[in-house]
Amino acid sequence: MIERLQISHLRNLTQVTMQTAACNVIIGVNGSGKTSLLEAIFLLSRGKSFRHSQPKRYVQHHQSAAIVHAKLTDGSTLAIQKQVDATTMLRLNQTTVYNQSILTEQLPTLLIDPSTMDMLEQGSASRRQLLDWLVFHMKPGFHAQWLAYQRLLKQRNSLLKQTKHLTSVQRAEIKAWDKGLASHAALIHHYRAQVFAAWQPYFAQTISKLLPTYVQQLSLSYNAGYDTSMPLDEQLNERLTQDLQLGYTRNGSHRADIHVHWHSDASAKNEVNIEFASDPVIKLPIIKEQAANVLSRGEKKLLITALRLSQLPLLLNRSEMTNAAPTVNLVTTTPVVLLDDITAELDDRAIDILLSTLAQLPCQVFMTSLTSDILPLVAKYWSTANVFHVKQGILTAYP
Ligand SMILES: Nc1ncnc2c1ncn2[C@@H]1O[C@H](COP(=O)(O)OP(=O)(O)OP(=O)(O)O)[C@@H](O)[C@H]1O
Repeated sequence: MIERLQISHLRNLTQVTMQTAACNVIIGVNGSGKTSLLEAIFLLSRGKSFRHSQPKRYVQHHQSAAIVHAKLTDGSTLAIQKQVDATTMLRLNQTTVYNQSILTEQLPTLLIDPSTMDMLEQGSASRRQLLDWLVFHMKPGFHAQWLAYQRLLKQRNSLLKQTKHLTSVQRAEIKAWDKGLASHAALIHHYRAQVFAAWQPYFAQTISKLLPTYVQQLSLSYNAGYDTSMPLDEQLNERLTQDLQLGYTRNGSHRADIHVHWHSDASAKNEVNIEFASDPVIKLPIIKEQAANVLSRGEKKLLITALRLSQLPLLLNRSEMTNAAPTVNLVTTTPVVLLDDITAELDDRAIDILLSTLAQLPCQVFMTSLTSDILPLVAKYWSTANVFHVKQGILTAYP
């Protein structure tokens, strides 16, 4: 758990020091710096911002670098320095480290914010990242496979972009890369499929709390991004001409996705029978749709919150994971949950359920709010919470 957080030159946060508790509430008007505080924690954990990819956007104007430093309750320290020119320096316990994943492992961070609220309708990247966040923290071997896959994919795509007609040397090169891609893809799929299967009951459980009327009607599916019944290199070989025309690789682990489906009635097997007094039996087919096409805007927000929130108990359920999958990388550090402006996205009942769920889990929470209306609810679930007020980038204890 983070005990003390120090932020320098991130957006309007010039120098901020924060003594933190299990639950931390940051209150402030628009533009005061609330989201920047959450952005700082996310940056330390993931090495990137959830708002802008280029450091020059979030490093304070006229400054060369932003720094975030955290001391955890176990005494360890984590730090990141992001320079305007995108140079990154990472430190763990005062020692320079060269791999962001080392800090990510120390500080698992889950973000629930308005910007992710249309992930059901967007392209697959954010849904894939949602699954991969869980896979990263649960399967120690996943990250290396994913990195190796990305490296080969980049090489392949840059060659596909360069030419539409391969020389025999280039053809041989692609063949070798495809073999490598196939072996990494098989493992990536193996890890993702295992974690996905473990996640499903947790998702159903969270839906029963957040969207109880849909409990029988919503289900998740996982798509590997390619046909897993045959090796990926065979499929890449078959599709090579099309990929050359496109200038990129169409199939593979980089196209994996998860979908949320809505069924008109999940309890019936194939059809619903409705018998009218005088009419013969009318058979109505089950309607199956993407949930995004059926749910209201508010319900979609609840669904996305459920997708994220359901990952936490799975990550933290160490005993079950030990029985279910001995290879699991048990999370030994406390996950941090960042809730940005939840009152703007969720109704009172949903916020109540969200906070009560979080309070039962061994995680650390940072939440932002425009007003102090959230405080009675926070007090209901956390006996001691640290409440801060932020004004023009200056953080003070809430009176
Ligand atoms: N690179 C930068 N340097 C300095 N200030 C910046 C930079 N980028 C953004 N800002 C300012 O930082 C302030 C903090 O923005 P932030 O998004 O954290 O506010 P917020 O309290 O979350 O607001 P809201 O409630 O509207 O979401 C804004 O006023 C913005 O103008």
